[in-house]
Amino acid sequence: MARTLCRIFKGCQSICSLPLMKTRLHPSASVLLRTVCVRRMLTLPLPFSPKARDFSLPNSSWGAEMRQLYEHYNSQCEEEMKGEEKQDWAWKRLPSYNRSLKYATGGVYLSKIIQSKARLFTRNIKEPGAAFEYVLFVSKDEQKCVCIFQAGHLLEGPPGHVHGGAIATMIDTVTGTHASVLSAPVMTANLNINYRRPIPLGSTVLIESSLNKTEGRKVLISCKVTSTDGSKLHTEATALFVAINVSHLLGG
Ligand SMILES: CCCCCCCC/C=C\CCCCCCCC(=O)SCCNC(=O)CCNC(=O)[C@H](O)C(C)(C)COP(=O)(O)OP(=O)(O)OC[C@H]1O[C@@H](n2cnc3c(N)ncnc32)[C@H](O)[C@@H]1OP(=O)(O)O
Repeated sequence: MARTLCRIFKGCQSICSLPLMKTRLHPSASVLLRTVCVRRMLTLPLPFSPKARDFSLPNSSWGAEMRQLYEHYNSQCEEEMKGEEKQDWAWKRLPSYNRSLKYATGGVYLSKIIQSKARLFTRNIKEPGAAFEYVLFVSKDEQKCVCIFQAGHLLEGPPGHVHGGAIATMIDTVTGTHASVLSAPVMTANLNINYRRPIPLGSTVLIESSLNKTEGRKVLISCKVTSTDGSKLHTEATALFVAINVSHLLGG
């Protein structure tokens, strides 16, 4: 019991630093959060044992194109020996969980408060391949992010094609994750989308996100969705993200 209580307090302390997420808290929010945490933790089932499943790893629903592209980018994620010289990685794969906060350091505690039953909806459909299958890679200098996306049958809009809202969801997810990597936790302030050509259901496409500029708390990003060989432009978008304190999500 003493060990469990010790873990609770350690967890609450780590929320207020959240080093991996570059999360910023107002001092007043941190005091409030510690108080709320301790009260709420004592009523939660213990012990906490987050078993993180990384949804961006290959599964049986991935088609040949998705797998090939995954291998292509994944092979550039590790150090390679080219001749005598050791090459640095060019891309880094971003793991993807079904909750945004839970698997960040200390985030399990905050997650219990903010979203006790909520799940990230792109990772909330049980049948593999039925909806959003995707994996993100970020470039070494973090200026670019690429996502390989395979759209499942539950995402139908126009017959045989992907729903515009599902495309917007993926653009928001890719650009939002990219902005979070570049900055801190962010929220979408503005998203402009031009739909150029429909995306066939079941197909694999590339979603590429590039940093336009950062301006204080604002991160401006542009994005395009293309066929995997780059020959067909499906969608173009620009997005504005604003860095937030986690207290913003607590109604602070
Ligand atoms: C804790 C999060 C953890 C995340 C972990 C990430 C890891 C990755 C994990 C999983 C991947 C999933 C990734 C999904 C990503 C999806 C993200 C979403 O879909 S978010 C939902 C939809 N968005 C909303 O509901 C926002 C609602 N709006 C607001 O809450 C506020 O308006 C907010 C935060 C956007 C700004 O409010 P203010 O009070 O903080 O700041 P103000 O002063 O209003 O704006 C700051 C600057 O931005 C400009 N601005 C704000 N909104 C603008 C707009 N619509 N157009 C143009 N400029 C705007 C302002 O003019 C100001 O600019 P000047 O500093 O004066 O130059």
